[in-house]
Amino acid sequence: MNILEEYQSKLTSPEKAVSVVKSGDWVDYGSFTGQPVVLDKALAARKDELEDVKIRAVTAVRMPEVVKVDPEARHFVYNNWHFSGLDRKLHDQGVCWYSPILYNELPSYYRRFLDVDVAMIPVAPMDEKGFFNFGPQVSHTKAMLEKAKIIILEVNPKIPRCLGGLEEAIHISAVDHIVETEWELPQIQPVPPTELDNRIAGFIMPELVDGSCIQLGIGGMPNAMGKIIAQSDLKDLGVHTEMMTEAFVEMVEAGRVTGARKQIDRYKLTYTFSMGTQKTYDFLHNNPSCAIYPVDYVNNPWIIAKNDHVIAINNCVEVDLFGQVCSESSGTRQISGTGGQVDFTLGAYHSQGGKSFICLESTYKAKNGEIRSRINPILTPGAIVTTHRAMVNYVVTEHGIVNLKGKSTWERAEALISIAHPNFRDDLIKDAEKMGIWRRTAKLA
Ligand SMILES: CC(=O)SCCNC(=O)CCNC(=O)[C@H](O)C(C)(C)COP(=O)(O)OP(=O)(O)OC[C@H]1O[C@@H](n2cnc3c(N)ncnc32)[C@H](O)[C@@H]1OP(=O)(O)O
Ligand SMILES: CCCC(=O)O
Repeated sequence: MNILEEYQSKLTSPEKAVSVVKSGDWVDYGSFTGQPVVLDKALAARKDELEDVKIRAVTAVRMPEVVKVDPEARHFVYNNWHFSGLDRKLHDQGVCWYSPILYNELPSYYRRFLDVDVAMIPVAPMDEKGFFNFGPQVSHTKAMLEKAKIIILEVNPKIPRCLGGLEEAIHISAVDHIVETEWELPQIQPVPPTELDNRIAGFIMPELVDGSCIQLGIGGMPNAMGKIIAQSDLKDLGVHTEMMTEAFVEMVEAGRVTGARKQIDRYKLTYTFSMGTQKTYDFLHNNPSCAIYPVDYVNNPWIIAKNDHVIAINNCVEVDLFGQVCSESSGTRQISGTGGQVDFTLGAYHSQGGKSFICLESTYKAKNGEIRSRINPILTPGAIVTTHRAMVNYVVTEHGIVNLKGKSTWERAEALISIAHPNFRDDLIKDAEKMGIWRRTAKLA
């Protein structure tokens, strides 16, 4: 059988394809923009025949039908490796469960510990050699498919073909069922930078040099930073980032990025997934200047550190006076996930000339309208420590930038209080005194 005959023999309807799912199965969905659509709908339609089907997903970009049809999670149990705003709301409603990760390790969880009964992923159309490209969702996809007993592809011509260094495609011979569909990729609009974002970025910009290799994390602030870099006069920047966004496309268009000074993947923009607008997806499609790799390559701290002058810019929710960083929860309420923050914080620090930045606005307006400090004596009870205090390098607010590496507890408290909002500094000093991490002679800058 040639590959076209093999394709035809595996082509089926969504309803027939999902008939392979049994009660009790573990079913993996694709990640980010690679969330299945017609297969999800067909599986949801089987609700009444199925019990205890456990789904794994990452960062849902549209409401999963399996959750919509089963608001009490009696038939489908929806687990997620990293929450989007939508997943956060589903978690609040008790129909979505977070699974903790160090993102660089996720492929190893599949290879070492996890069972996958059925995998369902959207892919680009088959090429002339019989390969289906995963599009902008390489992440842990290949490891997950290696463990899948049954693989169903949702082929969509709108999915960009993302050229890769490794594990970016699957051959028809490894696939069980194929369904054809056509839907637009979700458009994730960048959040416009706020005045505070610009002030925070203003503290980071002097730390960048020509040839810096950039990672931008998820959230409004890193995106603002990307825009400011695009408008700078920096030269020969490199890109080695977990998530490819429109900010990087703007940097390329502005002539800031060549990758010429990278030590690995020279001249390439390296990434593991993308969420952006059509402009980003058009940029990625068949673009040999970009290389998508699995996350155990992109986020491996020792790979990250191979490039010099790595700059990692990430966001957080709150920091305590010891320097512990929470980036994923508000107390016990899961907001997002650990994702790649630890990976890039470690990797950047170990890069020659590298630096990592944890950014936060100094205050936060709570839902009841109260203005609260994000720099607190201790983390909100139940908050998850995302980045360990000893890993943290620079912390930046709109009031300044401090380096915590090598600092004692009293120096950390002093440094962090110096960048807290002025309205909260006196109380923070009193708390630091009670906690035994303040020196009588300490002075704020
Ligand atoms: C993709 C990469 O390369 S990322 C690599 C690094 N990965 C990470 O850093 C993962 C962890 N970080 C994150 O997930 C994000 O950066 C975040 C959550 C810290 C910030 O993301 P943003 O999109 O800027 O957050 P945003 O301001 O929209 O807030 C998200 C939610 O947290 C809530 N929140 C934010 N700050 C606080 C706070 N201090 N206290 C309580 N709740 C808070 C918001 O109210 C919002 O909840 P809602 O949707 O119910 O209103
Ligand atoms: C899945 C990881 C996303 C992030 O690192 O924020």
